[in-house]
Amino acid sequence: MTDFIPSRVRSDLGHQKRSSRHAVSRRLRSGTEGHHHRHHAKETVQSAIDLKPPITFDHILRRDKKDSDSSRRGSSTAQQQLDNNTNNVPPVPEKPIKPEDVAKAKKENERREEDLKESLKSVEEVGMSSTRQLDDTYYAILEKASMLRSTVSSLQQLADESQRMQSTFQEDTEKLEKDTEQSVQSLGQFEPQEKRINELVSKLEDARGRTNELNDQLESARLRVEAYEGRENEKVARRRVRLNITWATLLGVLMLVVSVLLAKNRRAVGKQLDGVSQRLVGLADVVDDVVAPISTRLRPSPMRQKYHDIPSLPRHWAFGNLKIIGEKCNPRAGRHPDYGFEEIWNDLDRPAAFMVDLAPVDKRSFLVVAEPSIAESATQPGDKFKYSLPKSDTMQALKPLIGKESIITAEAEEWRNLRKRFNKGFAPAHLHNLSPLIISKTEIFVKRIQDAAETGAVVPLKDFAQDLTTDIITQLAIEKDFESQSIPEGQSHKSSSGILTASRILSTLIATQGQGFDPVGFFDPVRRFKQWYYERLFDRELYSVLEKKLKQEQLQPKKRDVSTKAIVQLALADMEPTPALLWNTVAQIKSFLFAGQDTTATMIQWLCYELSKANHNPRNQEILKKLEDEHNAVFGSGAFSALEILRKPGQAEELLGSKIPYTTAFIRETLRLHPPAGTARIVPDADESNPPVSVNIEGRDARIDGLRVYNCQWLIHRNKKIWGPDADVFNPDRWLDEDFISKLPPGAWRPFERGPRNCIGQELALLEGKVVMAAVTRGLRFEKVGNTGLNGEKEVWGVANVTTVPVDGMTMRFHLKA
Ligand code: HEM
Repeated sequence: MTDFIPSRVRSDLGHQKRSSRHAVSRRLRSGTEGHHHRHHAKETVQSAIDLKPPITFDHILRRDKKDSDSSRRGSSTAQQQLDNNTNNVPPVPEKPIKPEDVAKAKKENERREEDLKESLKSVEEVGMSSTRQLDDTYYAILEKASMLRSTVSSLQQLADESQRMQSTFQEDTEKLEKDTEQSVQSLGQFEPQEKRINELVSKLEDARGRTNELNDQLESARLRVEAYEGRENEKVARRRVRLNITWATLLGVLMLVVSVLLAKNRRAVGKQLDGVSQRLVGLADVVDDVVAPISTRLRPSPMRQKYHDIPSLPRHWAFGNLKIIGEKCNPRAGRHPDYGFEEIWNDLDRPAAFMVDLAPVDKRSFLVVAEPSIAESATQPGDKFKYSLPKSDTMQALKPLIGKESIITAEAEEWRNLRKRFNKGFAPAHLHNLSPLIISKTEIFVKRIQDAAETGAVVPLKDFAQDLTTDIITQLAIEKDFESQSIPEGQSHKSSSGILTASRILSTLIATQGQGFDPVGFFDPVRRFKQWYYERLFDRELYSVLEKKLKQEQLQPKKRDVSTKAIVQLALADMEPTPALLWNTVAQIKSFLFAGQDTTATMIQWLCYELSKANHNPRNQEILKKLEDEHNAVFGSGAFSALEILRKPGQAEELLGSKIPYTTAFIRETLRLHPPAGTARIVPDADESNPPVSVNIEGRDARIDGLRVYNCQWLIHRNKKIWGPDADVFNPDRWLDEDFISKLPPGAWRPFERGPRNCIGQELALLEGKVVMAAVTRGLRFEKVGNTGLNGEKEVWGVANVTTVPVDGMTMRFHLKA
């Protein structure tokens, strides 16, 4: 085929072929580029396959020949024609060749030469492109061949490798076969051992059979013994029951006789015990004189060493602080222990807190707090106790009165859940919705005072105030009107088996228990029986009231607006009223009665007492005047118009909320000087989980872990370092002095205590206080009669009756103002 290529073209192609051959050999040599080249070669082969049938030289030449033939044919036809004409036509005389013809022929020749050149050029181009394509195809085939060669050599290697593996495998198999044969042969040597093992196994099986037999025998013996024991126990139990009944009957008779005798001669026995104790004290004084000087040289106990940074009372060598506590806080002194603490505090030069050591009677002592920052540390949330320190163990004495599951004594999450459920019922907005109830009950209260004023009777205001607060709290809590203010004594709920009587007697019984150690009262079986009886009566009555209420509620679902629902109904909303839940709720109602009834009644008594001071004290007359002016401005001019105004929708919330600042100040000041309740918490003993706790007392870091902390509001509220030199003076104006208030330390005023466990009913108590003040200030005059107070002053003091209550029930005479 190359023979057809013109020599110049052929030399070009040769050159190209050589250079591409070099390139291909270069590519084959380069191992790293192998893959790329293989890919390239593949492409090239593919392009070669895809090529259209090449345009051969033969074809081109034939085409050219045709062209030249046709042109030649054209000229030869002309020649032929010419010949024909020459042959057929008589000869024409020869035309002489003119120079124009020569020039024309020359031109014709030149044109033909040009055509030829053109044809040759295109032949050359076609030749070159065909050579290139052929070249590519050639090298593609070359590359494929080399790939095939390398595949064949790889297959060869693989075959060699598998042959080698096969021979190794054969060797290994033979070796393993030999080893296995050897092992099988050597197994025969263990036959004697196997025999012995078999013998042993059969012996063991024999032994197991015998053991099983023995076990069976033992089991039957055990069953016989058990049956015998059971019969014996039954006999013993029957004998014990008979004996117990005999002893209980004997003891019952004996106790009855003793209790009747004690009840009859209670005073006489008490006097005799007093006499004995007097003589013992006399004897102790003699021993004192001898032992006291020696005891001062002895090392103090570890407990005293631990608390040595806390100011403490002088100690008796045998009774520690008990002797002085006995003198200052003696229940027979007829005053609240706070008065005793005040004397001790003064003796100690009014420290921030001091310790009352109860050893040897009680290993846990009290820290009496007179300064707000320490009180705050006991009641505000801490790292370890997120709802503040736990309540003092001494509060367990309240259980019969408030129930075992009371919100007052509950701790941690149990308390949190209760508080969450009941909070909504005590929210100010909800209480304002219920204010018409409070107003209508207060109307009865005012009416009772007006009636007493008309007769001129001297009445313990406590009776009226307690009936009022009882009616309000029962109505608000369970929507039950016990008509405490209307029922005459001895009838219905106030009869000997009435729920109101039960509540009152129970609190008196518990109070007596908390008044100190009363040996006669402590062993008094009549007191214990009474406590059990009234607790049962109280609980059952409340349970049945609650059950009825909830049933009624279920019968008329969604009929009532939530805003006027009772506190308990709100707390039980969406809960299944199981007996367990009802009993738990009974405990909460008892707690509200206990916590909200006496305390608020006490506040009302002190409010009226502070009003009564205007009778003889010019300073208090000024205060009364300011109150009257405020009420005239807010409630209109009528002496008893306030309740009418407050009853109008929305008025109670608006007027009592912000329109009577002086009355609010008057109530705050009353609660400052006459706080009805307090709190006692416990600081757990230091151990692995509770680190030691210290507070700053008079510049010293004093350990207090293991102590009961008593936030003594009486001392905190009268501390001159906080309230100034007139701390003991009743002065409502201090609450309107913004500068003074801004300088008070946090927690200085704490009648409702502070922190997460503060009083849930404080808004209710304040609302009741304001309604009572609005109702009585302008129309009634209070006159304190009877008790002339401490140190000959015309004063009244508090006594402990679980909470702090006025000593004489606040006996008063009432007057209608002209
Ligand atoms: C002037 C009237 C009141 C005073 C001075 C007062 C005072 C207090 C104080 C000092 C505490 C804290 C007790 C403690 O930490 O151990 C307390 C707790 C409590 N108060 Fe009042 N309270 C009054 C009225 C009420 C009323 C009207 C109710 C409800 C009906 C009420 C229900 C409670 C309850 C349930 C607690 C326990 C709260 C708890 O631990 O979450 N209180 N109150």
